[in-house]
Amino acid sequence: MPGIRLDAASYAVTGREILSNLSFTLTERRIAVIGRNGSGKTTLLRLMAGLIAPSSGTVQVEGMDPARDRKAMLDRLGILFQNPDHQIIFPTVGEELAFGLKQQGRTSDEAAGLVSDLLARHGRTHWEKAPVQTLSHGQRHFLCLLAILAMQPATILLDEPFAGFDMPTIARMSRMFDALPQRLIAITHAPHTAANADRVLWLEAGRIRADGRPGDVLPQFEAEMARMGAVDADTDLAL
Ligand SMILES: Nc1ncnc2c1ncn2[C@@H]1O[C@H](COP(=O)(O)OP(=O)(O)OP(=O)(O)O)[C@@H](O)[C@H]1O
Repeated sequence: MPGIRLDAASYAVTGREILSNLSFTLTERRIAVIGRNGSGKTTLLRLMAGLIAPSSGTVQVEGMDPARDRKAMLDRLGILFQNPDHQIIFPTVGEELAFGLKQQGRTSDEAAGLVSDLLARHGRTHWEKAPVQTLSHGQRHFLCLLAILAMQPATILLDEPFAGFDMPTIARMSRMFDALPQRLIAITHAPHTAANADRVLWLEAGRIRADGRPGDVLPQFEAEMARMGAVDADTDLAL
């Protein structure tokens, strides 16, 4: 059962449906999720990661329920949040990177060896003993990505990975993402970063408005965003 499969999946909070009756199977290598503020993109990522369970319907990752099979998800899914401070729990870079590896069953020595190799591969050997607070926001975000890469999951979920970075950093991150063998599912607000995806899902008010190749979906999305931008853009935002 390769890929991520949703079957009539809905998610409601205090009686309000945030995601409604979503059904699709994601097997492509590069998938972009687009949509306006509040359309449900982050909630969809959390649902696919098993951080929340559907109110009705099912979510399966490689044939398993991600909200129940938490241990199995360690090898299968990584999620990079927008805010690294929601992810980092240890005081030093080395400890943060070793944590997930130990969760996967490595000994402390094995984890330490893998952390050193990983940091060396990314030219960050000098980070190993560094206190996390000494890193900038962008560097902490990169640390979170390294923590995911260390665990080598089959799929990485990215919540607006380019938000808040300068142009050279975005170019460097793009090159690194392009080279990753994993399946990447990325939320983006910038249609041009979705242009190279194999598949684009456009979410609107918790439903799929369009699903297809970027060449088909992005022109419709951009035209609709331009149309909305020309009128009072906030009046139809979901609260
Ligand atoms: N735990 C929660 N309790 C109440 N409402 C929630 C909760 N989580 C999400 N929502 C609501 O669900 C809707 C979708 O939120 P979500 O964060 O998934 O949107 P998004 O598309 O990622 O938005 P943005 O682009 O602004 O990050 C919003 O209206 C939000 O207020």
